[in-house]
Amino acid sequence: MSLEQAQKEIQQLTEKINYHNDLYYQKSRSEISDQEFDGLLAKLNQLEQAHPQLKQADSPTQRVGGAITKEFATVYHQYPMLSLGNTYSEEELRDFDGRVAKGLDGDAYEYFCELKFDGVSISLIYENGILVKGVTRGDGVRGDDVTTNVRTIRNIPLKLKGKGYPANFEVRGEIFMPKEVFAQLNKEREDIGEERYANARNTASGTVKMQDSGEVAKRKLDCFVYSLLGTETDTHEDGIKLLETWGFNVSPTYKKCKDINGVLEYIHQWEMKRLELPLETDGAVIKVNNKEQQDRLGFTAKSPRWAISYKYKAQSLSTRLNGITYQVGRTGAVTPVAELEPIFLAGTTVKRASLHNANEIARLDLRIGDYVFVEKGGEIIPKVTAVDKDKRDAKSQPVVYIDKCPECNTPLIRFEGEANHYCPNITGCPVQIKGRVEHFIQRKAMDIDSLGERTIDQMYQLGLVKSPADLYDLKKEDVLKLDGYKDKSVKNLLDGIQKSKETPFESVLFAIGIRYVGKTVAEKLARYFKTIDNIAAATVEGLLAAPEVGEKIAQSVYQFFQNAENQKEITRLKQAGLQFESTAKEPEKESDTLGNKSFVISGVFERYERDQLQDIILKNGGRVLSGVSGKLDYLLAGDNMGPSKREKAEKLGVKIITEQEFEELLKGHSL
Ligand SMILES: NC(=O)c1ccc[n+]([C@@H]2O[C@H](COP(=O)([O-])OP(=O)(O)OC[C@H]3O[C@@H](n4cnc5c(N)ncnc54)[C@H](O)[C@@H]3O)[C@@H](O)[C@H]2O)c1
Ligand SMILES: [Zn+2]
Repeated sequence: MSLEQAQKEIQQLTEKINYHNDLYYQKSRSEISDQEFDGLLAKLNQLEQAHPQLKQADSPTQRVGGAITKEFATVYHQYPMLSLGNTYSEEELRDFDGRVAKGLDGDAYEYFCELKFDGVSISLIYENGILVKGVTRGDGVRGDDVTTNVRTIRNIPLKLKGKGYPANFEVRGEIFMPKEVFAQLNKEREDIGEERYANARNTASGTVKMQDSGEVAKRKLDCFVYSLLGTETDTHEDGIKLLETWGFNVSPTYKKCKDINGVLEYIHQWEMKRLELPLETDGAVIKVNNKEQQDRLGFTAKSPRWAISYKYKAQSLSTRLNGITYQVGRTGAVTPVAELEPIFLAGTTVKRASLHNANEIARLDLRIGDYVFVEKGGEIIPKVTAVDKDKRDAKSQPVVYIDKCPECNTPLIRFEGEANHYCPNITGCPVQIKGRVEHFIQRKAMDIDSLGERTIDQMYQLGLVKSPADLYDLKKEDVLKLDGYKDKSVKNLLDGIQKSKETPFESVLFAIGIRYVGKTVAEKLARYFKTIDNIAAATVEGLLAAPEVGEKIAQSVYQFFQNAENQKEITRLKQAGLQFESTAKEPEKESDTLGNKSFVISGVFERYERDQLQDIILKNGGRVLSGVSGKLDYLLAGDNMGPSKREKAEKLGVKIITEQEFEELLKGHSL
């Protein structure tokens, strides 16, 4: 390769890698697999080795991939947070062992093996046994201060157990989203018509950087810690043992190995077993155990020389695509599913894989009868990654995506900017009707647990229930028509429906199934607007003024109430006696202390939720606005407030006040 060619290739690879790094670390998304990404990086590395004069100081091979964001305060790490060298091959692992042996001049050494947890790394700082800071890795030198979010993670001790911990020390760990939590979250997203999140790692990473720590708490993140810093221990293992005694959550999957053969055994032992763990893992991390030896081996610019990660290749097998079926969800979204010749893959038999949408089918260039590669990476749901073109039947034809609903034969539509096709027959499509009733009765909504999927299906077949409002018209003789219903079970069912009329407004608002309105948004809307009539009368602009409501939700809510069918349904539900007004008391006016002054509340507060602050301001004669403008009196600023808001306030000369200063104002003091 000519120097010129090499230079061009290095430049292209660098751009590509930077693009994917930005996507991965800043936007918590990936467009290519980790293995592909690592392939690009390895190739760049190779080129730089061959042409050292072309290596840029800021090459992605030389630095940690992340960066800090604008949304959080920046914290400099006391010890840099580095990356890990990685390999997918046992041979390279033996090379690593060779380098360690050489670096230690023939001294004896042992390894400490851990699994590589697939989440987002975190640095935890403790002072006198109290958690004082949680910081992301960022660019390795400095990270984002996400302490308020970290505090919501149950498994991260706020206060340590036991004794003997130093006054100041740091712990490193991995925050992750357990598989089950992730699956549940996606189920909830599907239920309100949101797109599914792609994987648990990216979701964990996105969650850690959310602005609303109340929302973070609901996401049920978890954390394993794997390293103790700022403490004198002889070995890494000693550090792990101390962490355990102080109440930290350490995964019991670690093992000390006396040599590289022991390491390989560990790797083999966990290759399949790790799939049964409640979290995703993508490899093993091998560390030289002795700290003094670690110091002797030292670091490169990007990673320690005394550790390496061995990444498991995602298992991929080829099988025949027998057909494509189409599923319709509650919101009418159509999902194509690959029907596969069954194969045994990574511990289970795989028969089906989601194809997501028409774009994905086109991207893969699928044809029925093709042999396709199926992969089960970290995720539970298998995916089709490519077509084995060599095995393609020359006469096969590209898949033609369906244009009618498989359930009700209505022509499908596609909204601009959305990948999915939809069945627009909201009131006539059986799956959508039943789905709406199922959504309505679920625990987080009306909580009618005497009803289930099978009963709903039968009620629909018998023409008894075609919308949630029909439930409230059910008579004893109707229910008796259902299979297996006798006097007692009929009473149970009807009592359950009757009792649901007491369900509070915010749950009813969630239950009626407005697209994109999940439980949290329903709560915010109910609190802000107080009654369904206020919501129904609100303009898009009015809706946007409510907390947590963005353009997408505002449009969806607005459209929902414009629809005549929906209006009719709401009227019937009102007549049935459901709660359509918030019973949360109007904050009673307590004083006029705040003298009609206006406030914008931003960031996270130590002693109050944002909603609480809003109430206090209203109760004491102030006003709450949503955006910073020249007319604003005070910007009430908590932790993690976006710097852009602060900048704007400063520029416009708006007074920025803290929680403590706000309390002064409340006492009637002037600032
Ligand atoms: N698909 C994409 O577009 C894309 C883009 C960028 C990065 N990536 C992936 O991310 C990787 C690079 O990420 P990285 O720089 O964070 O390094 P890394 O993931 O290879 O390794 C370092 C990290 O491993 C984690 N870790 C988990 N368990 C650990 C344990 N027991 N001990 C020590 N550390 C442990 C820590 O968070 C640490 O920061 C690449 O290998 C690539 O696979 C993918
Ligand atoms: Zn349909």
